[in-house]
Formats: sequence, C-alpha cells, structure tokens
Amino acid sequence: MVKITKSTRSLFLSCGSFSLSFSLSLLFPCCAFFAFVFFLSLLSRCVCACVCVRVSVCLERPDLRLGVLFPSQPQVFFSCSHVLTLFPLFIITSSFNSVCCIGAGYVGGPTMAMIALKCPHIEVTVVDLNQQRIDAWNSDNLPIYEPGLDEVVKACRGKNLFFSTDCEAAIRAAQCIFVSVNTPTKKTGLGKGKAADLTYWESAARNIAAWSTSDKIIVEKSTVPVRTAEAIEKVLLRNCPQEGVHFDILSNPEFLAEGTAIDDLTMPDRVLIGGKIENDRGTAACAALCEVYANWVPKERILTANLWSAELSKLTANAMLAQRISSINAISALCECTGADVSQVSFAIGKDSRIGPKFLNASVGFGGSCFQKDILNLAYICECHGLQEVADYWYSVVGMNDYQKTRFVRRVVSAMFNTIRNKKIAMLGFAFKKDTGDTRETPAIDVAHGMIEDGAKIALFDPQVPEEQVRMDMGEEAMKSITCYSKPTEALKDAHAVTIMTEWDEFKTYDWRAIYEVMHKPAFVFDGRNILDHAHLSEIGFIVYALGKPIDPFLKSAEGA
Ligand SMILES: NC(=O)C1=CN([C@@H]2O[C@H](COP(=O)(O)OP(=O)(O)OC[C@H]3O[C@@H](n4cnc5c(N)ncnc54)[C@H](O)[C@@H]3O)[C@@H](O)[C@H]2O)C=CC1
Ligand SMILES: O=C(O)[C@H]1O[C@H](OP(=O)(O)OP(=O)(O)OC[C@H]2O[C@@H](n3ccc(=O)[nH]c3=O)[C@H](O)[C@@H]2O)[C@H](O)[C@@H](O)[C@@H]1O
Repeated sequence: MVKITKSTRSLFLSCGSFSLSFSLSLLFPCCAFFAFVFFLSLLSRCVCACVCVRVSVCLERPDLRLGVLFPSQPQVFFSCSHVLTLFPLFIITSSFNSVCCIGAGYVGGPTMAMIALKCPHIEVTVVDLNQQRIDAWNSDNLPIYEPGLDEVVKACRGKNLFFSTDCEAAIRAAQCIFVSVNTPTKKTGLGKGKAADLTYWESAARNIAAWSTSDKIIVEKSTVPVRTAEAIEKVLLRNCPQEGVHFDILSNPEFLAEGTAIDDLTMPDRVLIGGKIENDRGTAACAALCEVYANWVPKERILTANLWSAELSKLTANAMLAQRISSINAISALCECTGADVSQVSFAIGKDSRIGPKFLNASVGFGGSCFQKDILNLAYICECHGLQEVADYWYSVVGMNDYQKTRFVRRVVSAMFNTIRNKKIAMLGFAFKKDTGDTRETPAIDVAHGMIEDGAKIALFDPQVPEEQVRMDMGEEAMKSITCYSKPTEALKDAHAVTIMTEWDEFKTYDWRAIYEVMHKPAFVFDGRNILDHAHLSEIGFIVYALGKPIDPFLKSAEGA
C-alpha cells in the first residue's frame, strides 16, 4: 500500500493551493498574487521531484526516486523542496522598498542615512516625537555633529530619506521598522540605577501594534537587555487590533562609535542579525535584512545568530571594550607609583596579537551614553539570574572608572598645594570624546563637580559643546562656578592650570609657549587624555601631570607637603 509521505503531502498541498488560488483569482483579481506565490511553490517542488528522479536513474538508486512518493528515503526530496519553498516567502519579505526608523538620535539618524545612501531603491523615513530634532534633521544644522554626516544626509534627503514626526503614517507604510529609541538606565523603581528603562521601547512597540495594518519586520536597533524581543512580541501581539497581522522580530544591534559613525557604517567590522532562525518566517526575515546590508557590506561580514545571542553580544561587546579601558586605567595608577609609563606598557602589550592595540589608551575615564549604562544593565541581568559574582565582576569595571575620575581630581588639588579655591582652572574639552558634541556621561562632568567642590572657578572651552548643554549637564548651582568661552585663548588667560578633558586634535596645535606666558605661575597642565607633548611643555616651564606617566619631581614634593 502506498503510504502518503510528508513530501507527497506537500506536493499535493501545493497543487491544491495553486488550483484554489488560481480559480479565486479569476473571480477576485487581488488573489492573483497568491496564485503566483503558490505557482512558484508548486514549481519548486516539481523541479525537486524531477531532480530526484534524474539522480536516482544516474545513481541507480530507485530509493531516491521513491522518496518522492514513498517513505523509504524522503530526506533528499524533502530538504531540497523545503529550501525552495522558502523562495516565495523570501520574495514577500526580501523585496521591501519602504523602511522606517523610530528614533532620530545618534543611531537612528546616521544609520538610516547610510541605508538611504547605499540603497536608493528603498524609501527611508525616520520619525521622532521630538519636533525640534526633526526640524533640525530637515535643516542645514543637523542635530548631531558627526564628521561626514552632512554630506550623506544632503545626498539623500528629499529623495529617498525623509524625517518626520508623523509616526503613524510612517509605521503604516513601512514593511520593515527599525526601533532606535533611547534605553537609558532606570532612575526610579525596581532596578533603579542599573536596569535598562524600556519605557520608550514599549511605547514605540504599542504604537507599531496600534497602527500596523500589514505584516512588519521589527528590528531592534536600540541596545536592549537579552530576551527583550520576547517581551516586545507579547506587546505587539496583544495590542494589534488588526486580525492576521504578523510581526517578525529581529535583533540588529548597532556597533558604531560616535565621532567615527560614518566610517563605521560604511565599512563595519560586522553586521549582526539575530532572528528566530529555527523557523521559516524568522529565516526569511533575517534574509531580507541581510539583503539590505548586502548592498554595501561584504557578505562575510554579515553574521546571523539567534535572537538572544545577538541581544547579548551587544551588551558583551560594550562591556569588554569598557573593561579594557578600566584595566589600562588601573595600570596607569600603578605606573605613577613605580615610574613605568602607561603608553609604553600599552604599546608593548598591544603588540601581542591576542591582545591587540585598540582601546588601550589610559584616560580620565570612559564616558558616553552607553558603556556605563550597558555594563550596569549586564550586571543587573546577572543579578536577576542569581549570578552575583559575575555581576560584581562587571560592576568593578564601572567602579574603576569612577576611581579614575576621583583620582584625577585628587591629583589636581594635591599638586596645587592642596587648594584650588578661587583658582581659575581652564577646562579644555567637555564632550565625552573628540569629534562629537555629545556630553552624555562625559567624565568632564564629574571632574568639574569635584573641582567646584574644592572651590575652583572653571573656564570652559569645547569646540562643539554649547553653553546650554553644559548648563543642562552641570545644573544651575554649579554654573555659578563655570564660565563657558567660545575662544580657547579667553579660557586660558590668567588661568592657574589647564585640564585636558577631551582629546580634540586642535588642542595639540595650540601655541603652548604663548599660553604659558598668559598663565599664573607655576603653570600646571593636567592631561587627562595624554595627547600633548609633555616633554615640550616641561621644557617651556609647565608643571605637567599626565595619566600613568612618571611623576614630575615638583608634583612629588607638592604631594609630600
Ligand atoms: N549613541 C551611540 O553611539 C549608540 C547608541 N546605541 C543604542 O541605540 C539606542 C539609541 O541611542 P541614541 O541614538 O544615542 O539615543 P538618542 O537619545 O540620541 O535618540 C533616541 C530618540 O528616540 C526618540 N524617541 C523615544 N521614544 C520614542 C517614540 N516612542 N517614538 C518616536 N521617537 C521616540 C527620542 O525623542 C530621541 O530623539 C540606545 O539603545 C543606545 O544604547 C547603540 C550604538 C551606538
Ligand atoms: O553602544 C554604543 O553606544 C557604542 O559605544 C562605544 O562607542 P562610543 O561610546 O561612541 O565611543 P568609544 O570610542 O567607544 O569611546 C567611549 C569612551 O571610552 C573612552 N576611551 C576609548 C578608548 C580608549 O582607549 N580609551 C578611552 O578612554 C573614550 O574617550 C570615550 O569616553 C563603542 O565603541 C561602540 O562600538 C558602541 O556601538
């Protein structure tokens, strides 16, 4: 008796589906698309059947041919046809030509501009609740400073790149929705000071659910706790009023760094796409997103993974990068005690190909919106899983960063005869790194507060950070002790000391001899980024403190005093 196998059944099913949809399409033209899809499906299965028969003849293996109809050897047929039947699904999802991104910030803006630039066939709309931000994206004064960004935006804006506050229209129109909203550390409630605040994410998901009338691929671009996709899926499914709308969730964490975003996006080390690769829809959704990136990223750099691995990889990458900085900063403290030079140590260990040279610059501390937030979040997740020792390990990376900032302030105060009361301290740089105007979690905030506590008057200059931003970061009370200058010469005139907080290239080109002349003596330089020519400064007459470098004899004696 002929037993109906999976492969036989699928052949009959395809045949039936095609006939039905074909007949329906004669009555209702809108069914023609489905008829086409089922036709492709049937075709693919028939091709497989023919191949199996042909192969069976060549190899004299009747069992392979029988596999089409009988249970003896169905795998060959079944797996081939399975792959080919993904094809129609692939067509549905891969050909998307309209994407939207919720969140027009440091990630949403540049990443979408790059997709628009590299994929002229895709219409990209970036939406945000913040009207001011959207207006800025639509103006000549972009809301973020990022080298090369202006050119990319100008090349596509109004063609296939649009910025809008009309979230509803953008969500309705898009086949694929990137979510790139902020995920800061929770300030109150359960997990405050550690857990990620997913309020903005959840509200974006609720909007997607409310306004979607067709299937969507939802892409997590924001950095989120591992297993967020699971929670988001629940929100989407329970809140979508439209029957039959399907959401495929992907994790596509962003690895760009501010200041180099355009280069990072143009040639990323890797693009990571996590999805439910254990099922056909998940695989097809992953493939569709891979296709977008394949327009400019070499295929071998596009990695796929399961959802949870992708989500966790992002937190882990940031934690590991920050951990390298805390490690070298810890060594910088030891260098100062022993006469070793941290730059020489970094160089020597970086030559080991297993360690590598990057992220080994000692500094006054890492800043930025993500490192601290993501480590705290990672540690909190560990705590929630009862892994206290693992959590403590990661907390210590943040602890070392705090120590480095405090240590820097202590050096400033102790070097200047244990008092900086009413002394003018020129602070060069406020951004958390060069080539950005971003000040989130910048070490300059803590250092400035530390020096103000000791009575200092701070004269601040940063080439990209406006006074209003400093005011927001420091607060009105602290601003009584801070004056912001638009020219470095004004900040430096009559200063007792200079502190370098950001590694802006222009600081290296200043006429330090002329600066020395207009400063009070002894004139101090505290280089929190190790960017200046310290030997040259000493030769001019400055008392120089540089992180992790042999200590100037003047400072040693001041400490002893
Ligand atoms: N800043 C960076 O360099 C990187 C950030 N990330 C991650 O990307 C995410 C976004 O970061 P940023 O772009 O820096 O944040 P951001 O704060 O600059 O931008 C987020 C934007 O989302 C908007 N928004 C919030 N809720 C919204 C909603 N429901 N509908 C519409 N718009 C909404 C906000 O108004 C804001 O403009 C975070 O999870 C961050 O951890 C990842 C890699 C790099
Ligand atoms: O998730 C994120 O937000 C991003 O966080 C970092 O990017 P970003 O914070 O923009 O800038 P980094 O170049 O990593 O610098 C972070 C901080 O570390 C400091 N740093 C960096 C390198 C180093 O050797 N020493 C050091 O002190 C920088 O001055 C800065 O304050 C990561 O490098 C990105 O891959 C990631 O996508």
